[in-house]
Amino acid sequence: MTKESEEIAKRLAALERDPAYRDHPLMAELNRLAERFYKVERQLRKVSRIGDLLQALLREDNEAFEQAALTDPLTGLPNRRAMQEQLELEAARAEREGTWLVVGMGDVDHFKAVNDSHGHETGDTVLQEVANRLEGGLREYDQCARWGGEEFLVLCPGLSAAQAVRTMERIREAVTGEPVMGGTTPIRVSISFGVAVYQPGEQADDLTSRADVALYEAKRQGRNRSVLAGEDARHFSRGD
Ligand SMILES: Nc1nc2c(ncn2[C@@H]2O[C@H](COP(=O)(O)OP(=O)(O)OP(=O)(O)O)[C@@H](O)[C@H]2O)c(=O)[nH]1
Repeated sequence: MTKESEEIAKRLAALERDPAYRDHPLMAELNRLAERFYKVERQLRKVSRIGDLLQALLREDNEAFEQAALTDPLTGLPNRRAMQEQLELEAARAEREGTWLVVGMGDVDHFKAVNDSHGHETGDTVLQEVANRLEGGLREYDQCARWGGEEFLVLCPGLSAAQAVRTMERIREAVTGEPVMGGTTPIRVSISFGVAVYQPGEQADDLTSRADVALYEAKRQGRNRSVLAGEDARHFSRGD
């Protein structure tokens, strides 16, 4: 019962006890009106509970929708949009706290040939397996996203240039190690990485652009390798 209903019931009870009103002809009408008020109030409470339920369902739907908007449907990895947000956060943190931050831009080698020889569906299976292997080879606080078609971006906070190259080599070997099974056909897959270490004052886009240039260099040098961006390689050779 609401406060209003309790108040009405209390006042009606007081009238019933009062000999001046107890037998008044309007008492029965007052009681009927009070009953109707209680009923309408109960119905309103039901409607409000349904409203709460609908609101909770809508919230769940929105969360699922937002999650889907940040996830690549093929591999289940975060998509480019999600990674871009993460990159900006991590670049800001690296700038603020002076910590290391590494980006690895990976691109599956000769992937067009996989599609051409085994079909697009098998190509999809290969991308899913590459995603699993990349993710499986990373630390808990590293992140891997599908950046585009056959491109993956790996984000490793707290790694130096030397550690970055070791990490990219480890996950590159995880991709290259065993052939991927496309149905019953084993398919050899390799991946090239361009690696860039965050430099003070850089924007997230500068970092990915430098990783992209290093990736191009890895392809140029023959693929299936990790190449550190030029500027970072100088730090690397000094033994950072
Ligand atoms: N199966 C499949 N193929 C995709 C997907 N996204 C992009 N591709 C294919 O990936 C191929 C990329 O080919 P290219 O950019 O020529 O590069 P590449 O053959 O990997 O050669 P390099 O990068 O130079 O080693 C294209 O044939 C695209 O159609 C996808 O989601 N599924």
